[in-house]
Amino acid sequence: MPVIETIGLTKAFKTRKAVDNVHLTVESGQIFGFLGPNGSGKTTTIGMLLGIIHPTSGAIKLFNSPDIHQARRRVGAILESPNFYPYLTGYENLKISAKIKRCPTSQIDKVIQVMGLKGREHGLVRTFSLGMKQRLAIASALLTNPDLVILDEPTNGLDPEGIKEIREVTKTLASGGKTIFLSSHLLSEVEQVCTHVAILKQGKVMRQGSIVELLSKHFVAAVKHENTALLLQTISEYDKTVRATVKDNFVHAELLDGNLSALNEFLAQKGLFVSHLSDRRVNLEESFFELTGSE
Ligand SMILES: Nc1ncnc2c1ncn2[C@@H]1O[C@H](COP(=O)(O)OP(=O)(O)OP(=O)(O)O)[C@@H](O)[C@H]1O
Repeated sequence: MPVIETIGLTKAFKTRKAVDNVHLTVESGQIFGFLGPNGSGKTTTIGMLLGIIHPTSGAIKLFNSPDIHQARRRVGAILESPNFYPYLTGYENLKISAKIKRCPTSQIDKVIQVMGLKGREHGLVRTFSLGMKQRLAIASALLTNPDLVILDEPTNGLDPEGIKEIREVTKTLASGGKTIFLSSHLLSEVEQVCTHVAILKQGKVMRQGSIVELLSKHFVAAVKHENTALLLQTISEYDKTVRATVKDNFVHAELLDGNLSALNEFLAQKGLFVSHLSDRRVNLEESFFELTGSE
């Protein structure tokens, strides 16, 4: 069952499109990574999912429900840095959140447990590390027992230990049956925790699929010929080519399959006899950097 569907979702600020014709499908049970460099439109997209930002065009469907307001009750989210009362304890802060959200106080103990805050909940929030504050924020988002948990850059500013904790917690939530939508500009984070990913660049989804699919089905052929321009043009006409670019006098052709001899044959038929042909299986990291041009 699709938990999130966006159809041509677009948000323009004045004339600039922060989110540009985004089609996303997130299925129940997935840990979905929304990966993109800073400013690529992640927060804006999440804002639209949550109903905080009004789309310029396009549509959003949550839980396949005809009533988006109703469906949003099944969503828990953290956006940006958590805001808590520093001179109250973690528990007291959660109590306030529970009251605002009209949740039973019995939920508080549950979320403290799930977020690994047991034993620390009666400490003042001002004594909490950033990682603990972040876990408290997620705990607060879990009070309503949401089916979909949206986390916007949950590990921002955390040290490696804090990042690891959030990763573990994310996995625990998913194994408990929740669907997770997690934005990040850190590929390693997404790679380690997510089952699916969409790669965003300047508001556009460049690629979307399961991590396994993206890792295994992405072949790039590096090809060389004295006439680079002609080679580029010819390779672009090959029906298995997804995209072709020139780098250091090589044409890098992203292929739907890894069949280099078929490519070679195609080029030979066109009268192009190449001086170099090799394949590279591109990992998600290279793919991400190639697509987004980010460091
Ligand atoms: N209220 C706004 N008015 C004008 N431009 C905006 C507004 N909000 C966001 N933008 C622009 O939209 C683009 C996408 O921003 P967004 O915050 O969604 O990106 P992001 O991927 O979440 O990045 P970051 O991780 O840095 O928050 C950016 O260029 C940003 O400057």
